[in-house]
Amino acid sequence: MNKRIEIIGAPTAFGQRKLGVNFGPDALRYAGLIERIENTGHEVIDKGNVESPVIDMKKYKSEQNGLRNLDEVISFSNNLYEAVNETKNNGNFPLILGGDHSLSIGSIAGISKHYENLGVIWYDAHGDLNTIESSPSGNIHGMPLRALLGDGNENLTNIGGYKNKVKPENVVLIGMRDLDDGEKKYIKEQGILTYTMADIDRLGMSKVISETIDYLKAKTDGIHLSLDVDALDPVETPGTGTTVPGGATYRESHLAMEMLNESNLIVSADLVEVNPLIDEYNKTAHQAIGLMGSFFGEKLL
Ligand SMILES: NC(=[NH2+])NCCC[C@H](N)C(=O)O
Ligand SMILES: [Mn+2]
Ligand SMILES: [Mn+2]
Repeated sequence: MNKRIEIIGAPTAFGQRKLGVNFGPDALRYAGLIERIENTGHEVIDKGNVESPVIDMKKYKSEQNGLRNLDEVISFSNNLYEAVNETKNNGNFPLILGGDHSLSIGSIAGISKHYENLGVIWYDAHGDLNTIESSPSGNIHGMPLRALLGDGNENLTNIGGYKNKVKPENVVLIGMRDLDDGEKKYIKEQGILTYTMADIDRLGMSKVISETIDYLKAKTDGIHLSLDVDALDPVETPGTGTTVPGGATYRESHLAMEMLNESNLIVSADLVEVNPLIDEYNKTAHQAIGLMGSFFGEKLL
């Protein structure tokens, strides 16, 4: 089943403090992402990078109401929302390249309005479920999923002109191993289906993904994958701003991508937190591209 995939570069670094993640989209293109996807038989349209406010590193140190670079994140989210919404209007598959994870506020705003019940798979070391109150850092890349679920600064929760883009029962967290106290509490309160690294160790990735698919298939009308490269172990993807030891292997992640491809339920994806400035010769982009090959249906034989 060949698709038309629109690549949307989201060169934002405003959700955290390290310069370089804004070069993620170009690092991924330079490493051969587009050719790799085209070789799977899909048509690829590269829409280029979304416009971003200027990055002023002096301002990066400051917070606005406890939220770092709030105005820039709002402005960028609006631009990305518009681009992603247009891709969905055209009936194409959006693949958004980050950029830090705050970009999902804009991308999922542009996707979810096209679905009654969008499912979201958050493949990440982190839950990204903080609010200003529970955040240890003020970094908005630790808050996007919570904003999409309806909590946080109103300008962020209302991107795209509507709130509550995602329902807690339609979210699955995979790869978790670094959660702040407020995030743990929220996950338990809401009963969000969560697979920690300990769960992946015990069940195996195959079971984790087949359970995830069964769980979401029943009640969603499309599934979005939000893939943070820090879900993988830092040995595999060192070029990312908030590494946590003990992550998923490259093989486990390949298997996850293959199974998601075979499900035929995925309608959009974010690939985020690739930072070539702190990488080892663009290794992280290359690893991510390998995963995208499987995600778009690459077969050895
Ligand atoms: N998308 C990410 N890499 N998020 C990391 C978040 C880390 C931490 N929980 C925070 O709120 O600051
Ligand atoms: Mn993360
Ligand atoms: Mn993340």
